Amino acid sequence: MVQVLPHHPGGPYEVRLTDTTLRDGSHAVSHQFTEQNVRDVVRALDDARVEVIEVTHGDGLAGSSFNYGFSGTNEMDLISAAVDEAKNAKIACLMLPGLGTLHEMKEARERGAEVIRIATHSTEADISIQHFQAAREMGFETVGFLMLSHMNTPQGLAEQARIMADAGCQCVYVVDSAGHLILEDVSDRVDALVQELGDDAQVGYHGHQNLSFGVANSVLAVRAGARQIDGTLAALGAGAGNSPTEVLAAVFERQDIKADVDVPKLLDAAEDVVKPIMTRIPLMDRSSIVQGKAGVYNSFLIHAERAAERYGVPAHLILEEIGARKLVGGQEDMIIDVAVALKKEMANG
Ligand SMILES: C[C@H](O)CC(=O)C(=O)O
Ligand SMILES: [Mn+2]
Repeated sequence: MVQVLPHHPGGPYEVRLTDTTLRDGSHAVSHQFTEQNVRDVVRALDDARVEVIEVTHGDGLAGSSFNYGFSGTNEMDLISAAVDEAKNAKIACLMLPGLGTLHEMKEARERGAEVIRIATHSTEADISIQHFQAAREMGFETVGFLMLSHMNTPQGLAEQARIMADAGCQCVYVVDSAGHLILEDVSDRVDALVQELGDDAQVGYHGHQNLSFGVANSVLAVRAGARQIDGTLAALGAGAGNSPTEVLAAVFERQDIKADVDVPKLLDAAEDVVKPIMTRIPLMDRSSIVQGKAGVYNSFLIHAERAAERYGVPAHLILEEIGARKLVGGQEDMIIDVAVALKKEMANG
């Protein structure tokens, strides 16, 4: 059972860091992490006292598919390798109800995963109810992910968080899947969840770097009452990448925020373990900034780049149109429709 820490408006603050290099970072390596990669990253994070390490296909359990991209190694074997390597850290898995099923949750639990993070669109928490109930019965610690949180108001998001908490979720995250939220956008949302959930569940924050606010937003999230914060080493993650774990740790050390991690070891982990295996460096570039500005799901970047190559339409224009159409996770197939429509438009002058 997670201890729900009381809300201290004036600090000092205590937070738990979850590193998701081996899950969100999976998008940036086209889901090709090897068992050796997982062992090396888990060993380094565990040694730096990071408490939770997420390992799953980038789109969660059973994400390996034609629609989302096939994994190089069976994710269950990656989970087993992580569990085997971690001395203190808990291994977490992400799942999107409908993509992952109770079957995969059960297998992940049998392989030794202790935390399950169940993700839904920010207006659709009701599809997670049976999964939270089952997760608690399986003995998982539970976390809820309200993805694309910018697409709901603080009050609306709080109502969704209540649905998750009532179903058995122990910490609900404001997830900035597009790196679109800026400062008060985050603290207002976190505050609304803290007020709604009280002692029933903690609140977390998961940031992306599209507009360069991942770390600053995390500080404001903590000040507003968030007690779990996500990052990835060297920002390896979807789109422009995530709030870098090593920067979060360094900034928290300079603030009144106790994360109880070893900052120099995290710097080594980012530099010596993750950077050498990065096949793509997540950047704040034209496409990912457009994603941040237009509020486009970061996982769409690679799909948009593929469509751009295939149909000869610039990726940032595809992403801009996806933003205008307000597409959400699960609508990856629509990216092709957008590219084809833009190609026709361009041909017609
Ligand atoms: C499945 C997504 O990639 C979850 C996530 O990390 C986000 O929405 O951001
Ligand atoms: Mn993410």
